[in-house]
Amino acid sequence: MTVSETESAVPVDASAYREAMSRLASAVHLITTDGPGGRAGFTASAVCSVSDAPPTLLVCVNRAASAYAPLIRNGALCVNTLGEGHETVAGLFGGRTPMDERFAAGTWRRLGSGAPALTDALVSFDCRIVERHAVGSHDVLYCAVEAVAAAGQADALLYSERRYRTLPRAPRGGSAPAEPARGARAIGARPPEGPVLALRSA
Ligand SMILES: NC(=O)c1ccc[n+]([C@@H]2O[C@H](COP(=O)([O-])OP(=O)(O)OC[C@H]3O[C@@H](n4cnc5c(N)ncnc54)[C@H](O)[C@@H]3O)[C@@H](O)[C@H]2O)c1
Ligand SMILES: Cc1cc2c(cc1C)N(C[C@H](O)[C@H](O)[C@H](O)COP(=O)(O)O)c1[nH]c(=O)[nH]c(=O)c1N2
Repeated sequence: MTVSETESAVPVDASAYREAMSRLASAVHLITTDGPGGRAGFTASAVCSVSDAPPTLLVCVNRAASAYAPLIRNGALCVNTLGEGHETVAGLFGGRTPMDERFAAGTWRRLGSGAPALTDALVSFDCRIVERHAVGSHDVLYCAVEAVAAAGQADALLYSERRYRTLPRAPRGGSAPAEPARGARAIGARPPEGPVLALRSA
């Protein structure tokens, strides 16, 4: 395979890496924690499913984040996946806002670990941190999922090209859209909350 002049590769410093990463669309989550280390939370896109046996997620957290010390001390966290209408709370948890103001922007409950679960999240994963690895500026937190709850009925919130977008849900009663998805659309009002559904608990 050959690479043309206009498509030539560039050296990868942090800036080129971020620019490249900005092209990826990702789900948006609030990572929350509470316990002896205090209540804290931050916005995260670096979240990934690792295994279903046992159910395990990974979360990458910058060690410079104000939530880092509370997360490690508490050893527990909740991954709250955001939907349409959550862009303001995503911005608040994205940094430089006092923790009380961040949490005042949402309504919360607890699922077992003690970490706050956002009541209208698309889904909340209540977790214990079982392992962590330092990689560069971040720690990779491996999290055993002890309970899952889903309440929000909104379209998914995505982060792509440094802005929030939404992805329409599949029609009710079907697992796939009737037509091919026509792409993400602009953010509008959030639909009313549906009933809380506890999907699974440890
Ligand atoms: N994984 C992360 O730590 C991460 C992800 C997204 C945004 N952020 C932070 O949020 C702020 C706004 O970011 P933006 O998306 O508007 O523009 P940006 O240019 O800082 O980031 C573009 C993309 O690069 C990646 N990225 C950014 N900072 C990173 C880091 N420190 N480590 C690993 N990957 C990183 C993310 O995928 C991000 O969407 C910045 O301060 C950024 O550092 C951090
Ligand atoms: C959309 C989006 C996505 C992410 C972030 C930001 C935004 C806006 N941030 C940055 C993180 O939210 C921010 O650094 C923390 O809130 C720490 O800020 P404070 O130290 O609390 O002010 C972030 N940080 C991190 O450690 N891991 C991640 O996956 C992400 N993802």
